[in-house]
Amino acid sequence: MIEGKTSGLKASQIHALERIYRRKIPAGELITGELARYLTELSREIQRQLGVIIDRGGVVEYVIVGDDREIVIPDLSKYSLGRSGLRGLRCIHTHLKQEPLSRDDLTDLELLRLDAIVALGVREDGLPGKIEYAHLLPDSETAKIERIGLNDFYQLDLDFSAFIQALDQEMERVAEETVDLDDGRERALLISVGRGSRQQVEDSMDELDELARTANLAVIDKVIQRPRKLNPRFLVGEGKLREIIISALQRRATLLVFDQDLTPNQVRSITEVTEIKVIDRTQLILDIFANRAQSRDGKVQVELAQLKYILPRLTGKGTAMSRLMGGIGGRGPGETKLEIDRRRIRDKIRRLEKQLDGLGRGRLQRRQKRVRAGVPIISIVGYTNAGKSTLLNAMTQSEVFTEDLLFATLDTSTRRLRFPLEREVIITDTVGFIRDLPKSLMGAFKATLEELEDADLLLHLVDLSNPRFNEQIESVDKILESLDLGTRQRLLVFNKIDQVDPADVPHLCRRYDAIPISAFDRSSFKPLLEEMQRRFWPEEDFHEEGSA
Ligand SMILES: Nc1nc2c(ncn2[C@@H]2O[C@H](COP(=O)(O)OP(=O)(O)OP(=O)(O)O)[C@@H](O)[C@H]2O)c(=O)[nH]1
Ligand SMILES: [Mg+2]
Repeated sequence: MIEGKTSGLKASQIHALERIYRRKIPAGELITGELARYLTELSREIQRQLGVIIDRGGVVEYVIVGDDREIVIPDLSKYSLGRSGLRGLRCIHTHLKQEPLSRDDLTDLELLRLDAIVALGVREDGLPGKIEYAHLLPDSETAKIERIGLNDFYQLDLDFSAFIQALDQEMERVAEETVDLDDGRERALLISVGRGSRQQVEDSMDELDELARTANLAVIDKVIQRPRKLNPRFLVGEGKLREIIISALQRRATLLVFDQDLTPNQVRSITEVTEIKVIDRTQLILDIFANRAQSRDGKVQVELAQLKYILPRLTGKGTAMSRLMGGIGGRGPGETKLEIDRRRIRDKIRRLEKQLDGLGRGRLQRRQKRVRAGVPIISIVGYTNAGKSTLLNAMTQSEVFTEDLLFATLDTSTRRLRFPLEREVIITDTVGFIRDLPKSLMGAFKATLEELEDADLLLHLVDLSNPRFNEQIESVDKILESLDLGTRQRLLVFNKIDQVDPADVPHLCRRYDAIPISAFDRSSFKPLLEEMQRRFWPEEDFHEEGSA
């Protein structure tokens, strides 16, 4: 198959082009003199640029026909980047006027991570003339390019295999200085194109960073752009986007995460520029949910939300689809195979919705059983990372107050907490809350939190050591309200006081009417347990049994 602008070519010319695929370039050579001449003569004849893409084994992977000014390199994403960050492919193409490498040529080099890009000048007589080649330089900060030009092709004296081996090694070495290539996690570049105040944009970026860490991403860099005008196509300007992508590639990023929600069209436009996966904040949160969902129905709900979010973002291009479907670290909904198309996704959505109906019934039965048992239910709610799970574990592993879970039908996140005098409560951990919960997620979120409806007390846990704890309290309150839980009995608990200046704790607790604890330190739980007991059994004095 000949790529590019083949229309108008004679059958014999197409045939001559097809014959190029039969050639193999010896490892030591950039291109053989013979193939160079074949290209320049044919190029002169058809008055169009001709290009070949050659792999390290010397195999011609593509033959491309351009026009008199440029060639368009086909999608190379199926050739993955090596540890060095190079693709293992070089592009050699003719320039009819023996002009030097163009700006676009160099952009291709950078964006496609080619081993080299070569402009082969076509002389008047059709023989190879001037030659210029360029390659990337190892540099962890900015991509730099080395260009070498010769007036006569036949002066070219380059042991290509030795050259590319040395470059490869050096690029890998330099990369390893900044990124851990053996770290199996996705390497993410975080991008915010914000229009708010600098402070807002930065705060939001900090949170995106936290989200990324929660999703087990290795954040390699953060880029904040505050343009006067948003570019509707890419959000950022096209030039800026290129720059970001090139720097991301140079640092081996495998994922771009935008703090702003991207429209389906924006996702498509950006994925046309690069094969690096592109996701937005909503998708990141969806991914975290997918990872957190423990119960069967929680999983189904999140998968539904993911599929519904992805559906309009499918590009129809197999590779682009897999980028989206793969999710982070392959935790996306179901199989990531390329052949899944919209229809199959719609089918799956229907199946999941049906499944969810069935699961809902089981959920109700479980809950009824628990409510019937007549034991007070406490749900720990709070912003993500407040320490809810740590607290649950710490409270229920305590020998004095706890016992392991009993109702086999309950979620694993539910435990029984035993108080003195044979009193006990059921305590459940919940999925963490997040600011600006995307609408598409609210449904999944609500269902996951259905259990909260049965709670007699919401224990609102706050990470006091987080500089934005106040905003986090507000976000949680807002979400509780939207879940119609705004008036449920609540207890505010400040966690991680071990990380806060002890002098600040008392007045903060007074101001917010909160109880301080450190989930790491069970001896700090006493005031909290006392308060819980007071709420449920107000008539009895708190006293400890056994030794704490
Ligand atoms: N220093 C300190 N760290 C804590 C404390 N409690 C929890 N952590 C840490 O905070 C982090 C988050 O704790 P988790 O228990 O996973 O938080 P969570 O609220 O369950 O988070 P999500 O499940 O994401 O909503 C963990 O690294 C804990 O070790 C504490 O009292 N002090
Ligand atoms: Mg947790």
